[in-house]
Amino acid sequence: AAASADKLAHVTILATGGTIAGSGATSTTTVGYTAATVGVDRLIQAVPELAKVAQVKGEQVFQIASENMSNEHWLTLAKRVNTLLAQPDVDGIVITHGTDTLEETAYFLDLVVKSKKPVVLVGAMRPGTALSADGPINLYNAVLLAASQDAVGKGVLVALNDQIHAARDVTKTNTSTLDSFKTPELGMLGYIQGNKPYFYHVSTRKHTVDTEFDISKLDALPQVDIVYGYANMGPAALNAVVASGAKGVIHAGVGDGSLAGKVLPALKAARQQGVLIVRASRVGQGIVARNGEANDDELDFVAADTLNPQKARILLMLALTRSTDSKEIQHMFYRY
Ligand SMILES: NC(=O)C[C@H](N)C(=O)O
Repeated sequence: AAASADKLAHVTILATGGTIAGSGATSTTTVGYTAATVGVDRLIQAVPELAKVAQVKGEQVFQIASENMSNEHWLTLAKRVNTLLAQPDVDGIVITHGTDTLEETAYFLDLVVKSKKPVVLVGAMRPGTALSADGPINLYNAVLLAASQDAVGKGVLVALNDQIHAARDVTKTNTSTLDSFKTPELGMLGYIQGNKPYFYHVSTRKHTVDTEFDISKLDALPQVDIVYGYANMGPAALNAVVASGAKGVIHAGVGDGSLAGKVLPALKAARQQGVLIVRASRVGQGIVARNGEANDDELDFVAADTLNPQKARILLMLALTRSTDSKEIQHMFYRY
């Protein structure tokens, strides 16, 4: 339906870099290109169809490959999002982002954005110079979604490959294919098709306006690192992150978050020094249950529930801005 321009929603595109802003040497270069080379104005110009679905403005917030995303970038981005969404003339926000850490930025924003207005993260698996580049259609769909009343109050959304996902549950599942972003078991939220979003699910976990987290006065986050589980694992990596000042550690354990006998004493020692320990799983799907593979009550550890390790890290950083009590933090892992 052709709405007149002044009736269209106002959507601001915040560009941060990534492959969606990348360019390669030839049209068949789909790996080995350079990420984060194209500015937001050119991204917008490349999709004139955007003008049919929203009144679009662009802002270049960063120009980085998303493997370089940091806590400080997140705080800057989240503050900008909150400032913009507080303005009556902004109806929704699209964030263009590299895909490597897109799910992390999305979940961080899901926990700290203080607005019900749509926030949609989008990226691309192929650079803009490639045959069948996915960036333009993904950007179009993301703007359409951010302009839609249907997206209000749903938390931070991720839109790629014609699909809509919830920030908490989506993950990058493939290094290079166009259908990399999936919500394997908990279920994606819907599709974008024929210029319309279709929603089928909503997340039951609290987000945005219903969280307790306030980053407006923060300029740093507590150090939380991840240690990865494997056969023959020893305590070296754990001891190194604790020595480097970690306030919390995500143990990405094997299976349902089991702890190897050779690592357990170092985990206990870290906890005794005040380091918060969260048991997650490297498997990436399923529940890591409290008092399941380990006696969390006795060890004073926290179980990650269904959060993958990289998302558990984000929740633990924010949790540590509110509390150092493991029971309180465990409740946050059930709430968010
Ligand atoms: N597809 C991509 O966007 C990957 C790129 N390395 C990034 O995350 O910035």
